[in-house]
Amino acid sequence: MALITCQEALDLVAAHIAALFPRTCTERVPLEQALGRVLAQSVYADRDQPPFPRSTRDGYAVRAVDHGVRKLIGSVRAGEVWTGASLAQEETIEVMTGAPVPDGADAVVMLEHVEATATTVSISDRHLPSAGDNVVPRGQEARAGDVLLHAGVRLAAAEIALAASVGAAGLDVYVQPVAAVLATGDELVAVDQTPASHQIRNSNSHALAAIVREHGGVPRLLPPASDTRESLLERISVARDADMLLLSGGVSAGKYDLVEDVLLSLGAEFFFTGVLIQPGKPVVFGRLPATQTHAEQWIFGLPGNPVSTQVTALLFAMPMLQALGGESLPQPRFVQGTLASIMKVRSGLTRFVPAKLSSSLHAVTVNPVEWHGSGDLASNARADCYIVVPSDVDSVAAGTTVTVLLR
Ligand SMILES: Nc1nc2c(c(=O)[nH]1)N[C@H]1C(S)=C(S)[C@@H](COP(=O)(O)OP(=O)(O)OC[C@H]3O[C@@H](n4cnc5c(N)ncnc54)[C@H](O)[C@@H]3O)O[C@H]1N2
Ligand code: MOO
Repeated sequence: MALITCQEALDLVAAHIAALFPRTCTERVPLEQALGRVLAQSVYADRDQPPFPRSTRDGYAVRAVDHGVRKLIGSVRAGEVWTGASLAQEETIEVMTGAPVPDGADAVVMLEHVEATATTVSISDRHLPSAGDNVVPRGQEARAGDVLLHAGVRLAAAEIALAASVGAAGLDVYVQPVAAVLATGDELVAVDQTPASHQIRNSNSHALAAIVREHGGVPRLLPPASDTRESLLERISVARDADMLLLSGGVSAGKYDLVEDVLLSLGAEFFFTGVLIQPGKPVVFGRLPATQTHAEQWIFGLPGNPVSTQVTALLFAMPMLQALGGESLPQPRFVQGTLASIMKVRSGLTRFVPAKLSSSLHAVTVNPVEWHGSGDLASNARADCYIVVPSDVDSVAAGTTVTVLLR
């Protein structure tokens, strides 16, 4: 299969994602456990929001049409309600921030802008109010019955706050997708073993498990497979009931790179088997079809080089995982920043260069870190993002606005 461009590969994943909806597997969780989960229901306003005209200042509720000194007839704070008669001409009631504005009043004047005695309030000429000043009308933020949150949103603090405000003590969320993680390679040993000089520790499984968790999935770590058909077949069959299979290693051109062959023998179809990117060129995306006993399984064969593994997981596998978890049309997280120093690369492939973001009030700057290729985990950990360099570019000047892939 020919190599395709990065955009074509992203589009292919996006097309399969679009065909996944709607997801159906849901569970109910208490609001306290909903952070990071994907909402599987609509959340409605249970009443008008705010439910009463709300004062946004400590001050005095008045009628804007009145002039002159107001007669002070009472006081209301948040949690209280004015039970007296509607405000009459040239009357005022002291109100606190968050208090219901009494009937008849249409504005609140800040207490800093008046001179008040125990019985009167006079507003300074420079601060005469207009109707509506410092009052949020009932229902301005939402009307009872409005949909405030839609299924498919990942619940962060803002959504949790909104759900709490309308009394959603429990929420239906999508069941988290399971991603089986299978590293391949005869050179691998477990992290708690002492490797011989020709061996390396299996870091990719841990990287992938962490990335899966960060994107709302549940990783299932399998013991690494060795570079034989039998070992791969055995591990892949054990992983068959996971929603997704994330393999690392064994996808390039070498004679022990058997992953594609083994998947083909199991009936897999491939949507791409190489993308014009660096790192990560040999990345594979495919699917094992549904059988009588198993649902379809999405497969990503990620290149074994550790930085390639992480970049391709972020670009291609995580949007699919998030979609399997019910999130609406997820995409890799691209933002823009200003390049801090000149960058030279070889053109021909879309490059993802490890970099560090620094952000201040008015600028997001991005600094490439020194790195030594797709195996350089140390540099990768000094970075927190990747600068995207288009395939037809070999030099980017300092000060250029560049696209950045966030982790
Ligand atoms: N003749 C060619 N050789 C290579 C090509 C090519 O097109 N033609 N592509 C290169 C590119 S690009 C990459 S990326 C790698 C991908 O190789 P594989 O996916 O087959 O991965 P391996 O060969 O198994 O391993 C590559 C590298 O990564 C280390 N590794 C593997 N698994 C782990 C793990 N679980 N934890 C930590 N490190 C791991 C492995 O030891 C190797 O050093 O192929 C190039 N070659
Ligand atoms: O692209 Mo490979 O991903 O050079 O290391």
